[in-house]
Amino acid sequence: AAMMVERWAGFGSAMATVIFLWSVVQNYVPPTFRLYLTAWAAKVAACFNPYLQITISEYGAERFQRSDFFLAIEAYLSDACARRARKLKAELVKDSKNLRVTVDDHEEVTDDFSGTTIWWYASKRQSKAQVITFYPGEDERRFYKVVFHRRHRDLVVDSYLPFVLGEGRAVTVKNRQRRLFTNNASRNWNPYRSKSVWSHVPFEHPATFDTLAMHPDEKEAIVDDLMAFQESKDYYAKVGKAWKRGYLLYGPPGTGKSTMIAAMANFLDYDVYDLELTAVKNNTELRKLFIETTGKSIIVIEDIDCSIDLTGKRRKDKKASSDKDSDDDDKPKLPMDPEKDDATKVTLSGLLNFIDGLWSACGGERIIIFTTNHKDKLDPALIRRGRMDKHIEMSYCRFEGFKVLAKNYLDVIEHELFEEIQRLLKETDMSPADVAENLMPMSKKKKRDPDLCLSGLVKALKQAKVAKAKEEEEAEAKKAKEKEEPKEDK
Ligand SMILES: Nc1ncnc2c1ncn2[C@@H]1O[C@H](COP(=O)(O)OP(=O)(O)OP(=O)(O)O)[C@@H](O)[C@H]1O
Ligand SMILES: [Mg+2]
Repeated sequence: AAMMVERWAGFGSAMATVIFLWSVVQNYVPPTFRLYLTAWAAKVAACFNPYLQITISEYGAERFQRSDFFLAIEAYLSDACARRARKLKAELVKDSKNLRVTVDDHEEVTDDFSGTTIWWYASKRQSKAQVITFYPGEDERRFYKVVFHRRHRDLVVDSYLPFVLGEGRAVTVKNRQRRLFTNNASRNWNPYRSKSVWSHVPFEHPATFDTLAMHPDEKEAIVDDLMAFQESKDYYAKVGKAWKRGYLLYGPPGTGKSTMIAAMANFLDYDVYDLELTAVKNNTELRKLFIETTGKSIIVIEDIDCSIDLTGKRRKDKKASSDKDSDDDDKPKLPMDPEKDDATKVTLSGLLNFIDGLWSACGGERIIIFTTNHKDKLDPALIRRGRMDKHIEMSYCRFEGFKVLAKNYLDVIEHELFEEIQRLLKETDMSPADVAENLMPMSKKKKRDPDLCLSGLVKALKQAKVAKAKEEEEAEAKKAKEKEEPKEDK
């Protein structure tokens, strides 16, 4: 016991000496010399410490985007190394359906690579900037630190880190839940809070090209086009184009334009960004939205003709009227006035820039789709080839399309009513949505009876035919009347 006391006393006095010396340095040594001392101490320590470290921050050089590398490391570590860690954290992922266990902050994990040991640490530090944030976690900067012996420097930098990046990306693709993004309405959008201007839900639309009612040849052409696009990364690089493709889907309501987009997303395994243009304040915000989209995605603008201010003519009208206004009362406003910025709105040129300007070069594999009910209302600049590379007409249901629906909805490939239906579909315009609706009813026994559904469809088609004939008759009568009236006037 006496020896123990002696040993502790010795330790205590050594500690006291160190503290005393440090306080002397703090109080009496001039600051410049102190800095020199610290640097020198670091150098001495480095001689004895053979380990190097590399940090990878969550937000890299591009402040807008979470670093791809960081995300890949996160995925890699939770997939390959989490088993060896003792402090883990669990989160709900895939939008609250699955549990994901990852390595906790400040926990060390080791990895082996070609016989070398490599240590990983996840950590975070408080931002040094003196910014007051209203939301917790805003001022934290997360990062990963990889530590290794300096003789393995080349191995780690040239082989191991690229390996981690590749593996991590593969894991991310494998695990990801595809998502449907929508842009938040401007008034809810707080630039200081939300990391993203998009909000998302899981994308679980069941449509595929198999369930899409369309002529098989047209369908095949679209599938081929998509496949060619997906496989031609090198080609796009070679000809110096951004790796993107535009589709214009046009046709009457209920002909499957939205369904086609879902089928494309499922086929390509892409995310979908549903851009609501009327909720976008101005061109600047549009650009921000674009920057926040990721690769492997479809960006959709539905009913583009209804997004006001897009045709050149309307824009001019608006400009003329606002010029008049500005003569009277807008003068005192500063050029940076935010209200004026609000009024600027998204313009056609802003949208064109969005599609093929400089910004579209930031990252590849994007598809842009416009849908409209009235192709002729659109500005030609918007839909010229090169912007909208392929124009796809979605039209009324014909027999080929009907056969797909009959097979999907009723499991019927042949039926005695098919001939009549074929004839009627040729003469009458009925949208696939309406045809599908007629194939849905259940019989009293809660079963789908093909005979019942098909005869219902025939009836509906006949009704539509009669209604159409009546409409045409009325239109003709009206025309004849209009022709007569001017004569009476004279
Ligand atoms: N070609 C089709 N193949 C299979 N189902 C279809 C097709 N067209 C329409 N439908 C069915 O009709 C419904 C409406 O279709 P959808 O929303 O795709 O039409 P749309 O062309 O986008 O219409 P709108 O112009 O009004 O947006 C869908 O739920 C789908 O089940
Ligand atoms: Mg639609």
